[in-house]
Amino acid sequence: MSTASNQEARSRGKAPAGERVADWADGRLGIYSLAKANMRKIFPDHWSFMLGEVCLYSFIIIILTGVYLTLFFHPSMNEVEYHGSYVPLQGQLMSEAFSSTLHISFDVRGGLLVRQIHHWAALIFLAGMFVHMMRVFFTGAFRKPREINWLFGFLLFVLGMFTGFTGYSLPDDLLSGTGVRFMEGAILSVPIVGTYLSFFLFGGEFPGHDFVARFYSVHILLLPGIMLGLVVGHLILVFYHKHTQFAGPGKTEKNVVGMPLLPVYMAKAGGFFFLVFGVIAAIAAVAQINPIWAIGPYRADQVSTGAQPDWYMGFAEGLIRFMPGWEINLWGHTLVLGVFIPLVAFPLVLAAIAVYPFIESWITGDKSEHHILDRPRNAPTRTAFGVAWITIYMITLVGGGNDLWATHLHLSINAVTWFVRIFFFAGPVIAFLVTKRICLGLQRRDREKVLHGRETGIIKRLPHGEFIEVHEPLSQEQLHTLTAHHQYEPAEVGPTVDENGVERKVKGSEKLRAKLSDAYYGEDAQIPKPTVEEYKEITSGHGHH
Ligand code: HEM
Ligand code: HEM
Repeated sequence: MSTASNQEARSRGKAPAGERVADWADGRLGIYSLAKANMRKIFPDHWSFMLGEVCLYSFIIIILTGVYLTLFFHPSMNEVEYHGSYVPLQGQLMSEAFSSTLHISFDVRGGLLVRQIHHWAALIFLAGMFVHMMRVFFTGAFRKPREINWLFGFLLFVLGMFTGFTGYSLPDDLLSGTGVRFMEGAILSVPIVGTYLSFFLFGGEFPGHDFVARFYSVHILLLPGIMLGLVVGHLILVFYHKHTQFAGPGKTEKNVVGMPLLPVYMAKAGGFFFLVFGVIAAIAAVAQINPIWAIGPYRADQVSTGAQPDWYMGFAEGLIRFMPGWEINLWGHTLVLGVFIPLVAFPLVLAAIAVYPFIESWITGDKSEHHILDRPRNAPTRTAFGVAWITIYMITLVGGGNDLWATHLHLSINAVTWFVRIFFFAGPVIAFLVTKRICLGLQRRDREKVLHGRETGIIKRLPHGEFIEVHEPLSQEQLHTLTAHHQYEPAEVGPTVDENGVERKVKGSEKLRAKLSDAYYGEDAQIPKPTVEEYKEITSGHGHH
């Protein structure tokens, strides 16, 4: 039918309706040239590239469900008497925030499901970001030209943590109130300005009457607004830089091998969005989360046992829980080091990962662009640092739940705390050494495979009685993949005399760089990959040995 009307339109000298609309829009927005340049953009295929999409889709789900929640949530700390349909709390005094969250859970159509989807999506969003960040880290995708995008991502991770924190504090229940109290304690530990900051934030003595309303605007507007801007910037940069790819035949630093954005990638991405939404909705439908009616409204004089923050805040909690309760009393003032040191350590643990790309590029002195990803084993020192960092993070996470580990595993809480204290320092060192060894072992195996082929497990007996195992040579593709990586030479301290033959002072930073470079690329830090000559010498003449 449309073909018939199109022909009719043409015969009257007019373009078909669709074309006219397209023309109209193109004349005003220039979308034709924009679309032409971008719609055929190529995206490489690898499962780990879906992690960024998980972040994106869970973020969209959070915004959609968050908007629904704002329709019914009352961000007020005014005290009200509860008369909703949850019978056990009938007649109880509570804040409007708490009572409206009960209302969402029990009286609003789909309210409980949407609340649970919002909360589960937040947990998955942060987990997605964590794993996505690690994929980018371990494959070296943060290298030039993507350092800025790494920082954008890092900011998203940190802002995501705080958006989650402000979000789960909104219902004003006993658990989240305990978390806010924890934050108040941390702020109070700041020397000189701590008390002022706390009074400013809470509008007076904790808990005051203001924090839910304040957290609300921060939670639904300020932080998500900044995050949305960063996500758009992040994706524009992914588009602009083009995606990285793993080494393989036909893949170079100058091309991208994969599928075009339209129609293939769009179709896949669209399907994947519904898959992520479906999985989160299914989890939210069957797994209860944050049952505030069982926890009860917040009262500053109460705290329940087993109180835990959401997982992404657990490491901050852990830093405080395993720290000895040191205090210094000076001129009538108390400096609570037991809280203040963790407060300073908190950004440091995070910043270590933020600045890493800049440290690595300083050590390598490499100014070239990198679009081919590293296999983690081929960058043993970086991989080892990454695993050491995850170890610190996980150990502090254990510290954050020391009471739960103790009760669930029937251990003494002091034993768990001491375990965390010791392994906060020892864990990353052990993880670093073990990871580096494993990477070097894997590099040796790759070298072995390139030079001697794959062990087939087929044993042959030669006429003179000797047993040999048949090795199957690798295909050209496999050989390429295993030998494509670049191996750096360790940087050395430059000439110690200047052009006039006068001895110059070697700067401390130069020495440090040479030392670090040796740790990264010295003899103990990488196994030389096979050279063409070695390969030819071994493979010429006999197919197996
Ligand atoms: C709201 C959170 C985030 C969203 C929606 C997001 C989304 C994405 C998407 C869709 C991609 C392309 C596909 C992929 O490589 O997975 C990507 C790539 C990238 N992301 Fe993220 N990301 C987020 C957080 C982060 C974080 C926390 C980091 C690191 C700290 C990060 C660093 C990067 C980098 C460096 C790339 C380029 C990787 C490459 O081309 O190989 N992102 N991001
Ligand atoms: C990265 C972004 C976000 C994260 C991580 C996040 C996380 C959370 C979490 C964990 C809760 C507690 C839910 C519960 O009751 O168990 C919450 C509550 C809430 N969020 Fe968000 N949220 C985000 C963005 C938004 C946005 C954009 C909106 C609105 C446009 C929103 C609106 C709300 C409202 C109204 C509540 C209180 C109602 C309730 O607790 O059920 N959130 N948020």
